[in-house]
Amino acid sequence: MTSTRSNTTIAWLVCALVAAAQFGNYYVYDSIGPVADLLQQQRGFSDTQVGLLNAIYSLPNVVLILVGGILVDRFGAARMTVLTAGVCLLGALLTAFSPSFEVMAAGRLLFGIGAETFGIATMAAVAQYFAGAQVAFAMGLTLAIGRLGSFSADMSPTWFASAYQNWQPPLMIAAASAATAFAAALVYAGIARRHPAPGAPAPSAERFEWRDLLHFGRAYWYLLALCVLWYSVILAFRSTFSIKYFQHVHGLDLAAAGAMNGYVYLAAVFATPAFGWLCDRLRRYAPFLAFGALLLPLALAVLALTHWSLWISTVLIGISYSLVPAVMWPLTSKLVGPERFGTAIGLMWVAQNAGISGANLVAGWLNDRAAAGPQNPAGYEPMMLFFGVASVLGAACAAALWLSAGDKEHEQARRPH
Ligand SMILES: NCCCC[C@H](N)C(=O)NCC(=O)O
Repeated sequence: MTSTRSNTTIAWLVCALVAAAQFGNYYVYDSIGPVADLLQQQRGFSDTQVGLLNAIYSLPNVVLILVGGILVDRFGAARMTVLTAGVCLLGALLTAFSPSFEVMAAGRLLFGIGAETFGIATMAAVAQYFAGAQVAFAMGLTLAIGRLGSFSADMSPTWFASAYQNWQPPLMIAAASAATAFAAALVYAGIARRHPAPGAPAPSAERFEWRDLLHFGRAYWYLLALCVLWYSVILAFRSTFSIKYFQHVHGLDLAAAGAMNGYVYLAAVFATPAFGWLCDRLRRYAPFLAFGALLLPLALAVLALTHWSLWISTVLIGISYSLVPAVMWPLTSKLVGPERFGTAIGLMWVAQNAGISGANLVAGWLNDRAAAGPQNPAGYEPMMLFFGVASVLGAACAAALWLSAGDKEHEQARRPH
């Protein structure tokens, strides 16, 4: 009884530490958007360069995230969390103190190499300490605290207004939050050494088989396509270009634009675990996913084609941003067997990173080509069209997924195909 209680306490302590580390990590990821305008004014960066600072996060993971998953299985969640948090810290420091664009980009590259594998390691940590019970809720909470990190980055022009006179102090604050993440990872690893997770697997000697990738059913591939299209639009738009877009097209100042962007994350802090809980209660996933995916093109259309209040598009994106991740990862576990869940996520993140990277580069290139800026707000139209088309295709994949695997029996089965 006492031992069960102390196991539960340790599990929640690990969850809190992993969530704190996740907070720092997401803060760093989203630290470029708020300084995009300053980087252009003070360092003369083009939109392509700004886009590249986020694209380069995803680029190495087009390959490395599969390797990262294998390393997590091989060396354990705790060791990999510390190692990758250290790499992230190094990357954030390099970006903040860089003398040139190239070194700054190298910092973001390093940060990206660490951060995505860190994401898998932290997911594995939570899964191991909550093996069986409350795992979805604990994962939802961890994701929610990560979103709080993104929200804080967007609010930083308001909270640390004096730091935003220059491009460098905001990036130093980001490096400080990476240091906090590293410290949290170290404490978690210390706890894991003394109190190993009950659900921690023995180091795996099983070989990775490329053939396994072909065994996923059709519904899984629709889910993968949705993952690529939806995350590409939401991250390239919201983490890179939306703050500039709000400033230049909708006339908001930097603090207001950051806050408008940040409310989406704030909503997700509460709504992501709540939607996950709701889907679990109703035991329906695909219809919710289709609904969440549809809201993204609707929000973009409201932004680009109307003069309606920015609150309307913010609420629509907020629901989409809470609903889609809350459903996507549990639904993946319903569509593939547990023995291939890691491979399934790894493959989705490989394609997702390629998509995010490509979307950042294409959007930056479209803006530069059309000379988008405060003097030429119409120059953002090609970027919005690009995001609109990609998000409609994503919604179509979600609808196809609903048709192919969205009936009640399918969704409740462990492995429909
Ligand atoms: N930190 C922002 C990028 C996260 C990408 C990651 N591969 C992912 O999909 N995480 C789940 C999420 O919804 O954030």
